[in-house]
Amino acid sequence: MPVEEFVAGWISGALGLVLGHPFDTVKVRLQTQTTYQGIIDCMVKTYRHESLLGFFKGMSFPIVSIAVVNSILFGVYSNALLVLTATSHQERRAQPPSYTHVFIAGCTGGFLQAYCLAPFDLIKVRLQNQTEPRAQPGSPPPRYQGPVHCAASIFQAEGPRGLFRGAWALTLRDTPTLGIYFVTYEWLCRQSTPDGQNPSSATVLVAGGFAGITSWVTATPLDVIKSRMQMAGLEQRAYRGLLDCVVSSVRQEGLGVFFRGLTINSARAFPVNAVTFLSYEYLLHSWG
Ligand SMILES: CN(C)C(=N)NCCC[C@H](N)C(=O)O
Repeated sequence: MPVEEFVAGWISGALGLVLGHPFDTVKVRLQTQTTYQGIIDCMVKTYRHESLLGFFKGMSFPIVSIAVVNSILFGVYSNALLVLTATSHQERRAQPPSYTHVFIAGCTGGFLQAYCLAPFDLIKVRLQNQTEPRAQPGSPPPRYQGPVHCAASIFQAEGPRGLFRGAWALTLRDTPTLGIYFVTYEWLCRQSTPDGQNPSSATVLVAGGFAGITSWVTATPLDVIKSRMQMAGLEQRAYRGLLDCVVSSVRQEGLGVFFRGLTINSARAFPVNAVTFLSYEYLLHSWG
């Protein structure tokens, strides 16, 4: 099993993550808290209350965890294509796989990464939702003092299953949308690249950016549900399951609830995925 795709996926995931984390914090807060009137309001309040550091809350942890999950996504995707088409990454420009194979390989990567991502994503969302300013003398400490403390507290309060809160919604979000992600990327690359040649850096940037936007636009409804289920253990709201979360969110806030965070998700998706794909392709190309 070729491993370079896993390593390239990890490095490129970490680069994209640093670039996208401030957008991600605003998105998570908009999806789970009702105190903000929109993106700008959320940004201004976060800055005033918590300074620039507020946007980077919980980032160190995703770099070593979620970026590793990105390596699972890209590694499984490439190895699934190897199984389906018997072509390596280097051979795929000369013998491009069918879009059906790309979709199946993307869904497989999405399904497996979702399961590994679930506990890490839960901890990220819980830390991002802590709106207290950084520790000041005399002020009460935040509920979670860091990722390890957060994981231990969830484990103590809710048991091991607590760490997988929202995992179903995450799997349903990621399985089809990662199929869409890789199909969009491949399709856009092939549209602007002569047969058999490697896409230019500009093409990779644009195709990666739009792949990110397309997949996140389709993922946003389940992303909202996932984030709410992940916060449900903490808040008064308790859902009996995914469907209950969907129904009660729509009853209370209307269908618009599914589009919460859509703009910020899309704005974040372009630069993050442009950089992710560019660095991924570059690394694999330079390793031969
Ligand atoms: C729609 N979904 C779930 C995705 N496109 N996932 C792939 C993640 C790529 C990048 N790290 C990001 O966070 O956008």
